[in-house]
Order: sequence, then structure tokens, then C-alpha cells
Amino acid sequence: MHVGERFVSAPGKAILHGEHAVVHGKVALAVSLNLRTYLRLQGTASGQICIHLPNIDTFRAWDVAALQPLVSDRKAAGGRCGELDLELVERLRAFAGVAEGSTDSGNMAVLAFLYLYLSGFAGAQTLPSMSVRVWSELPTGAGLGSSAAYTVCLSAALLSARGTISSLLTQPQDTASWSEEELTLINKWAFQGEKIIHGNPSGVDNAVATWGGILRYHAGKITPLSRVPLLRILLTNTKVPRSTKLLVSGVKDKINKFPSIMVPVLESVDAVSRTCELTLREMATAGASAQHYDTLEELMDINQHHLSVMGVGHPALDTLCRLTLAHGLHSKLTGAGGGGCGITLLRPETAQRVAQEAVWELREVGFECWETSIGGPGVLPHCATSLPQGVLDVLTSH
Ligand SMILES: Nc1ncnc2c1ncn2[C@@H]1O[C@H](COP(=O)(O)OP(=O)(O)O)[C@@H](O)[C@H]1O
Ligand SMILES: C[C@@](O)(CCOP(=O)(O)O)CC(=O)O
Ligand SMILES: [Mg+2]
Repeated sequence: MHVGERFVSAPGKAILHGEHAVVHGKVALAVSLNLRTYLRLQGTASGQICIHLPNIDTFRAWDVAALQPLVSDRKAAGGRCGELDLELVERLRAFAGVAEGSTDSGNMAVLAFLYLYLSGFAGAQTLPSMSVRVWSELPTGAGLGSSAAYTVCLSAALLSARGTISSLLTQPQDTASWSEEELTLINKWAFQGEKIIHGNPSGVDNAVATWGGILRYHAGKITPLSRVPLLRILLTNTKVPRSTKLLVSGVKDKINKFPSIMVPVLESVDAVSRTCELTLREMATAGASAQHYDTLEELMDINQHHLSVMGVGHPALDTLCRLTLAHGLHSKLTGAGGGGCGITLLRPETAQRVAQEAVWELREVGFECWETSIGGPGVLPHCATSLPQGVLDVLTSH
């Protein structure tokens, strides 16, 4: 089986409210970012599967013939996607030499890739040889959903290479996209990849990377929020490394240890998300007032404290909140916390000078900052000619 060349991209995300609580069935509000992950899949005649992951300095190659026995005695699963196949994950761990409990970024990325590749092509006569290269504008492991953007790109590219969803290769411009049914399938497969990287993901990150925009996510139910005001958000990366998998399991341990203390905290985060949603809807329908922004700021402060109570704060995140508050700006961590990124709300009347001063101070303590536009498109197919030149260069370099 030979597959043609294809390019796809998917966005990162920021969680406005509900991180961690969403894993335990509470409401989260998340937005897509204008920072994207790009993937190029190229069929080859080398008899090998190669994966190049320059963001995490990982390059691996395997003979297709060595992978074939891992699926040849399995029931054809191509195109179907139910629960994570734990037996296949174990086989892949042994195959790729990944120890149980490893959180190494290269290992997790490779396992997710091999899992999606093998389960996607399990029903095919022969496994195709190919080279896959992924590059991202997102910092990895920093709370902006790079893992979900990665698994959504893999899922879209592999499903289209398999012919399970349309390939959209014939479109000269980036105007084409997948149908709702196809996006649902991409999202489901990506969720399995997230399970390999995260352990116990809620599914909110892969949903945003698939559909883009602003979403309400509650127990697997995805509701796009179509009428919301344009928010100005400053993103800050504290550059403190952390692992979503470990942070999510730490919160679970805390809930198990102190259920009567932690369950009300989760309930309160749920109420924060719901209050934020109502406020955003009101701002969009009745017009945004200063009081609305006051509410949004207070909700951010409350949630930041709740997240610290859950044990996912970090002194660097406290520094972010303190430095921005000195300029009248309110911040909270976003994503799994423990370091990584935070978001700061900029009011419409916040002078550019004020935002700039805060940014200088944050940069002075070693953080990285950028004002971002939110609500961009979800997963997209591309043709080579319409990709930014820099991205094309990275994806096609040897
Ligand atoms: N561009 C990428 N290339 C390779 N692997 C990636 C890429 N982006 C994300 N990953 C995988 O996802 C992991 C980070 O996921 P996670 O800890 O959930 O952080 P986040 O999703 O907040 O960035 C990385 O360690 C790596 O395994
Ligand atoms: C902490 C959590 O709510 C978000 C994790 O996001 P990220 O991987 O840190 O970008 C986990 C989840 O929802 O799966
Ligand atoms: Mg992640």
C-alpha cells in the first residue's frame, strides 16, 4: 500500500477555566490559539516507518516488517476506535523499549505515534512505509495543549492516508475541511493518543485542537460558544518544565486523600466556569461593561487560588500573578499548571503601554510573553504551496 504526501495542522489551546476539574466531570471553557502544530506525511518505498520530531530532538525509524507481527494476529481494527487497546500499548512499550511509568517526552510521542499508526492500518493488507515529520509553534509540555495538537495532526494525517476519511489532496487552496463526521473520528483517535501521553485526559484539549473556536466541555459533551466577546489575552510561559500526566495523577491522589475538602473545590471551579460562560454570553448579547470585566478578573483570581489548593501552583506562577497585578492585570495558570503557562486578561481599555511594561518585567525574570489572538480554526488539511515558507522549510528539510 502506497500513500501520497499530505500536510495538516492543528491549534494549541488555552483553558480559561476548569482545568483539572474537567477530568472529574466538571465544566471547562477552552479557546484555540493562533499557535499551531504542523505535520507532513510522505509515503516512501524504503520499507521503513520514520518519525522526525525536531521540537523534542527525537528521530526514530523502524522496519515495517518488524512492526507487522504486532498487528498481524489481531482482529482488523482499521477505522474503528473504541477504548484504548492496553495490550497493544504493552506490546509497543516492549517493541520501542519504553519502561512502564516513563514520562520521557520522546518516548510518549513515539508510543502515541506507533499506536495510532498501527491501529489505523491494522485492517490493511500490508503496513505502508512512510516518513512523518511534526513541528510546532507551541512550547511542548507548557500547558498550551501541544500533546493534543500533536495527536490531532497524527490522527487526521493517518486516517486520511488510510482512506478512512477523505484526503482532500485535490484542493488547490486551504479552503477545504473535513465533514463533521470525519472531525468526530479524528477527535476520537486523537483522544486515544492523548491517553498514551496523559494517562487520564478529559478530552477537552483534543476537542479544541479538532474544532477550534471557543468551546464549553462537560463530561465529553462539546458545545461551541458562538457568541462571545473578543478577548485580549496575554500568554506567559514561565518555562518551568512539568508533566501533565504527573500533575493530573497528583490531583487525583489529593481528591482520594481529602474527598470532603477537594470535592467542594471542584464544585466551586465548576461554578466559576459556569459563571464565566454566563458573563461571556451576556457581554456578547447585551454589550460588554466594566462590571463584566471586573467579574472576569475576580473569577480568574478565585480559580488561581483553587488550582493552588489542588497542588498545581508553582512559585513562578505566583510571580506571574504578582507582577501583573502590580499593573492592575489579573492572571491564572492555564492547562495542567505546576509551571508552564499562565494567561492574563487585558481589558479593552488597558493601554498598550501598561501591557508592555508588564511584559518587560515578566521577560526580565526570564519568562516568555506574547499577546495572542484566540478562537482560530481547528484541524486543517494544507497543500504545500499555502504553508508559511518557514514551516514548509522545517517540514521538508532532510
Ligand atoms: N511538536 C511535538 N513533537 C513531538 N512531541 C510532541 C509535540 N508536541 C507535544 N508532544 C508530546 O506531548 C508531550 C507534552 O504533553 P503535555 O505534558 O500534555 O503538555 P502540553 O500538552 O501542555 O504541551 C511532549 O512531551 C511530547 O511527548
Ligand atoms: C489538566 C487538564 O485539564 C488540561 C491539561 O492541559 P495541558 O496538557 O497542560 O495543555 C487535563 C485534561 O483536561 O485532560
Ligand atoms: Mg497535553
